[in-house]
Amino acid sequence: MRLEQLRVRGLRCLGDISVELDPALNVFTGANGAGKTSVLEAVFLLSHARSFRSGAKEALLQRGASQLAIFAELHHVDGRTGRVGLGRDGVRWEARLDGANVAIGQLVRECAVVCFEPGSHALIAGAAEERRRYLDWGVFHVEHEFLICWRRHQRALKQRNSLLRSATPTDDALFAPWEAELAQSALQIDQQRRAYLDLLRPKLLTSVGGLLPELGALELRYRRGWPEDQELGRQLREQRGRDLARGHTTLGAHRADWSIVFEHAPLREHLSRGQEKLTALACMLAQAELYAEHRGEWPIVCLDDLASELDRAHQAAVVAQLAAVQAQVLLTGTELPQALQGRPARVFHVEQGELTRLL
Ligand SMILES: Nc1ncnc2c1ncn2[C@@H]1O[C@H](COP(=O)(O)OP(=O)(O)OP(=O)(O)O)[C@@H](O)[C@H]1O
Repeated sequence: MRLEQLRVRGLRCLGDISVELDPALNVFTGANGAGKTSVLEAVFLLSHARSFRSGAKEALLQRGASQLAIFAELHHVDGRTGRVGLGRDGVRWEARLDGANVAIGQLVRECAVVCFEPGSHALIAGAAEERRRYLDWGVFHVEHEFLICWRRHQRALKQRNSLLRSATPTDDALFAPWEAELAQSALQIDQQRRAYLDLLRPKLLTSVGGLLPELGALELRYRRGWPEDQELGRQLREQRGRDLARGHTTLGAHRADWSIVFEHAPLREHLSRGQEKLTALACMLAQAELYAEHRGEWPIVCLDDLASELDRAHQAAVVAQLAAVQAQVLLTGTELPQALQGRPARVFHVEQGELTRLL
């Protein structure tokens, strides 16, 4: 899939920009703080309704602006087109598809964007939440029912957590229905995650092996969030005392995690920062490839500050791989990366939130 005619208003330093995107490679260059990442952030927001950068949502809205709006023409390989939009008036996100208000989930389903950026190493080195988010994005795009189940789980979890903190936390009749709901939805989530990982595993190990052959990627290991040999409903009942002391639910699908087992780096701490980044990039590419296998088209790929993240050989390899599959790529750098020279690309200069097309 690809985006054309991206328009962004009121996002960080982007007051009002309109960009005619190339179907293949788009490069945004400019000094630090010029607004390059914000362009990628706009594209990512369209498909995730959240930023890849941490921080308060309020910081997204340009200082002094009252509204944030992002619109683009979305083109699918089968010829379908649509106009996708996301806006925020300070409190809530509003999604639009072909002029009509839709649920955020529908926008996310329609428009798929993956992003590699300076914080991406957190997928490997950071908290389990990052890895669950990665996993669940993939599951959702293969199995749309997943979102319903995931929401049920979130609701039951919230209810149980508030009971744990309430005045009468020992009342079994209050806990029982939420624990049953939590156990049932967690089991479904677990099954869908496992089915997805079975599809992802070979692609991921090949992708990691391709970018990091020296590490010897052996296996993708998954933990579901409660003991393998136990039934979650019973565990929740039995662990209620412990959860009461901690003030939250310590077992369930929200505690799942996964990791890659490397023959030559048995501990996560054995990886260099560069290796963490390459592993994260390989995971992202594997997931995009699996998406393409299911949906018949590649997601849009954003690569923020690629030249400062990867050595030249890896930059060239990644860009060549994406060109071979005809993925639309949006890439930023303070200068035009040398690894791109000789490649046809649309180049934009970014300065103080304004864009000028150079090539
Ligand atoms: N809410 C906001 N309102 C106005 N300007 C903002 C807001 N939030 C951030 N900015 C400014 O927007 C710019 C954001 O730039 P962005 O991160 O997109 O730059 P960049 O070109 O990718 O920079 P770098 O090369 O340093 O990563 C910065 O100059 C920042 O100070």
